[in-house]
Amino acid sequence: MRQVACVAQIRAAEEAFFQANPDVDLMQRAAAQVAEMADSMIVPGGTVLVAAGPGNNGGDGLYAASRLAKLGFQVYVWLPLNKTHEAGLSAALQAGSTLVDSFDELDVDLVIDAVFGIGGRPGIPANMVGLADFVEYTGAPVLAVDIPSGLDADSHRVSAPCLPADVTVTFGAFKFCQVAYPAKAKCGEVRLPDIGLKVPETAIGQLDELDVGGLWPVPDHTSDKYSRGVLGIDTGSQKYFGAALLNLSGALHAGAGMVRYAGPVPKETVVSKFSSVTIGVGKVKAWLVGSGWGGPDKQRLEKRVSDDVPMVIDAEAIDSLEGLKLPENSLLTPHAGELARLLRVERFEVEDDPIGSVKNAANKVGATVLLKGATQFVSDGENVIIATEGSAWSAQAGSGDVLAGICGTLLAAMGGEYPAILIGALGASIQAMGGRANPGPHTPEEAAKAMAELIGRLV
Ligand SMILES: NC(=O)C1=CN([C@@H]2O[C@H](COP(=O)(O)OP(=O)(O)OC[C@H]3O[C@@H](n4cnc5c(N)ncnc54)[C@H](O)[C@@H]3O)[C@@H](O)[C@H]2O)[C@@H](O)CC1
Ligand SMILES: [K+]
Repeated sequence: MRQVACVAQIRAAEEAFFQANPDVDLMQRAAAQVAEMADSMIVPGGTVLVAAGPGNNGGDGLYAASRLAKLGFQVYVWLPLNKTHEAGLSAALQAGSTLVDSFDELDVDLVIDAVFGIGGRPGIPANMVGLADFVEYTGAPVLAVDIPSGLDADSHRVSAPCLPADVTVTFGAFKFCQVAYPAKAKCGEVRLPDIGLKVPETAIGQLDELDVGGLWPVPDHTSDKYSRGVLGIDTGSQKYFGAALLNLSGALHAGAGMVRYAGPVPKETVVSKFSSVTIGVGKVKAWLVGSGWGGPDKQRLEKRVSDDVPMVIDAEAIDSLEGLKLPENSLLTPHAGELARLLRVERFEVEDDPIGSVKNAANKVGATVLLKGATQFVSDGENVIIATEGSAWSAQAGSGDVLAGICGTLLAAMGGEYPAILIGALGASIQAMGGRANPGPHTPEEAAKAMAELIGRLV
């Protein structure tokens, strides 16, 4: 799992590092990693413009400039704030870098953004907006040191102009701005080389593809349909058939041992689409409810709650929770609007603070909450796991129903052993990875099939 840390946690880790290693120059280690990445991005002897700020982020960039000049690159240093990290500047100039007042006439192969790092306030000075324009005009790639200047490391918001990067080399742990949209889109590919800075475990993590492959439940010779997990699905309505069929598609393509469908969609419709589905109630390891109900329905929800097995609670069932105690290890799968209704706040408030919102909702209902969207957050009220990044192609009607089905299968297979926070993150991540492995305008059913193929290759 990728660690995601806030600025205060990085600062505390740095402090602890310096106490324990008074003789280690961490900035040199950071600079070496930046220079190595720059070296890999351009041809030998190419031209690099290092924009360096007044603090330690500037120091990283200037020592990287020094290393690159020694390696034979043509290095120009520009100081947008006319203030600098003096020792770093001396080193850069001594190694053969050239200090410039402007960059307009330069033919640049790479821009290194070392203006602001975790000490940055949102926004960039006007002359840096000029650099952003220059980069856009010339197409020169940008390598950001730690974070793209202008972003707030602790926020997913982009509230002011910044300098978007193609690659970001960060230190210690991933920052929130690097894992959640829209800020994430400004970071490009994010690398976390090891400079020896150890950040103690934080309450926010992100699943990566290796985690997903390692966690995914794989059948073996002892498996049968019951041991792999029986999922009950009570979704859909006379008016909304499609949601239930999409749930079934997600559940079956995620590898359900057996699915029982107990909703109002006619048997013929279900079986003609998915012939392995058993119609009617029976013993199940998990329930999936809510998708396509067409409105809240407390009685329908209570009936499934009374089985006391973990539940995936989607769509309109989320509006029916008042006063109910949900079975242990249950998972809600709202989008921002549904979560806002649950919390009795406006949608923009959820979008503004997704982490706070999923945590609050989880504590309010006493279940795990998966907030769907471009970045997907899962919380048990204390910890937060961010799902692996997906493809924007899957932002379409039906994706959420497929996801609920995937989560249902996983809850039936693993709910007795693993917490719903991990199960929700796993479900959202596998769907996301399937989308990325098979980009394009596929229907949710086609995407579910492609996901099944990916699972086969992954495990
Ligand atoms: N502490 C350390 O030893 C290490 C720090 N590292 C680097 O140090 C960085 C943090 O350094 P600092 O704490 O010095 O902070 P920064 O270098 O990120 O920036 C702080 C300076 O920029 C100014 N500033 C910030 N935002 C501004 C804005 N929007 N407009 C105008 N001026 C602005 C501040 O007034 C301050 O002078 C990290 O991001 C990382 O790059 C790395 O070298 C690893 C080791
Ligand atoms: K930077």
